Amino acid sequence: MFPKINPTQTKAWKKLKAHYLTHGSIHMNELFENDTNRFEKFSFEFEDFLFDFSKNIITEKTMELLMELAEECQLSEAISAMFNGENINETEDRAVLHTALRNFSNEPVLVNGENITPLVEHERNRIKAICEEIHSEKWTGFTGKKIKTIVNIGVGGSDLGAAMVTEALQPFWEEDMKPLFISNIDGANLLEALEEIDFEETLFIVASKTFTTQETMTNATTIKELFLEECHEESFIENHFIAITGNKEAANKFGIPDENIFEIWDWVCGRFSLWGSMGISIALTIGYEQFEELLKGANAVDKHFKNEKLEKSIPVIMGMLSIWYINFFNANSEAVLPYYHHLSKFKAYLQQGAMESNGKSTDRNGSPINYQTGVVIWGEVGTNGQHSFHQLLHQGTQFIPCDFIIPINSQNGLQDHQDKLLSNAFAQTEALMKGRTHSKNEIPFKIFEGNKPTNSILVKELTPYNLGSLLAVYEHKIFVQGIIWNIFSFDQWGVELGKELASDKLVAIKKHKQAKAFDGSTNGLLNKVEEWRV
Ligand SMILES: O=P(O)(O)OC[C@H]1O[C@H](O)[C@H](O)[C@@H](O)[C@@H]1O
Repeated sequence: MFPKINPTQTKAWKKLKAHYLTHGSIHMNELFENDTNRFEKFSFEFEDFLFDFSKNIITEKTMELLMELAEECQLSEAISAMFNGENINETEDRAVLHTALRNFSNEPVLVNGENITPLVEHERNRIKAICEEIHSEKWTGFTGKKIKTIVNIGVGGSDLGAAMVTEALQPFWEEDMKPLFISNIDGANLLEALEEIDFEETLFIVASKTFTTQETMTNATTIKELFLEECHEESFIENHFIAITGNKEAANKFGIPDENIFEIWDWVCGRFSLWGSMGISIALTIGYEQFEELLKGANAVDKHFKNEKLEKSIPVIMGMLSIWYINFFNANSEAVLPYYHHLSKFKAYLQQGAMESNGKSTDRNGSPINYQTGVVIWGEVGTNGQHSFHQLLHQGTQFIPCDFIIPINSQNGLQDHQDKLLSNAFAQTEALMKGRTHSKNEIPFKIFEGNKPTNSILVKELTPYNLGSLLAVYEHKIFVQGIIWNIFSFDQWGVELGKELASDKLVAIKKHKQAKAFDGSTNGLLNKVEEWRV
């Protein structure tokens, strides 16, 4: 295992601190004026992508020092350890191998001595088979009707990835196939979905790695009861319910037979799991071939991340730029701004990926951390954000690095709209960088300081393959940050306390008695429930 290094104790960190003092306030306008090759120097092409990092407050020296920091923190060793299946998720004693789910070579990948490649292939073939059966109508609903609606019942990592990808790839949907997602314990989510479905034509996917998550089990149980009320026959469950889980026993107990259970292994972290059986709703929606394209696009980035030199690796550059701003400029958030309508769920997906992974304040040695780690991720699609929060990006007092994700070609055929969309994206990055200085007649309120960093990620078209690549870049960026910050990115102990504390609140709510056992505020709130509920 690679060493656990406090980044602030490295030589590079100290050098970066000094470098920030001399270079942190250089205006990008000046950097561009002084270097006509700046765009060429700081932009990278990768397959159908162009990553333009030139609108960042960096010089070649900055990048050199950031890479020095990556080396001192043994990032290369950490990357190898992940791909080699070492138990880098130490607090749960697990390997982290979502990359194995999208590996199409027959190379063995060992987890505690066991080659997992055949397992992955076997499960992938099962995904292919269920897609074929459903699309060819060999698998039908209990009255013989074609399955046309896929309802994924899951939450967190068992929801967000698949929900985001199916939405992003809407132009690639199979004819007659509609995905729906039920995640929230709020009954409104379930009822809204029910309005859109016909039980005879619906496949329910109970997606839960643990098969114990309260939201998912409650939603799945309610749906099962309603389904049985409709068809009056337990044996029909096998036509309409499948499970994705690592807890087969619990899925069996729920009533789902073995052949309808798809596996997720403990070496796949939930929030990075859409590439395996957690992606069944994706495969059913866009077809298995296109699902494989998604995986192959991600795999291309995996190879790049594994083999490329640090200074040329896109995820490493993105991760290190983010460290530069978070730890030296004290940025508290990052905005992700896809100029693509169907990427509206991208921020929610990335919020879990980044904030659940890197929202940590204990380092890998178990010591409290005295430097900043994960930040708030937020954003909006298209030009919508421009008319709401971009004011704050341009003239507010917060320093917020932004990623602009810009597919050049749309699938919607409305070229005039697309041209305007693109021009807006480029104008925003330009304005954020350039700002507008004070001229004689200008009132001070119109001054834009500029010098706001942006990454522009251009992609020819958002195909399944390219989406796979984009997501893998962000996944690995999160990994890079976790290594530099010396934290465990693949556990999530912070979500447990709330779950535990919810159980006795539930008992109190259901008892209809005066609450006395909690703190004054919680007692007061619970008692208001009793008083107000109808
Ligand atoms: O897949 P499940 O076991 O149902 O877990 C669903 C989600 O719930 C947990 O609370 C975690 O915060 C997430 O990382 C996880 O993805």
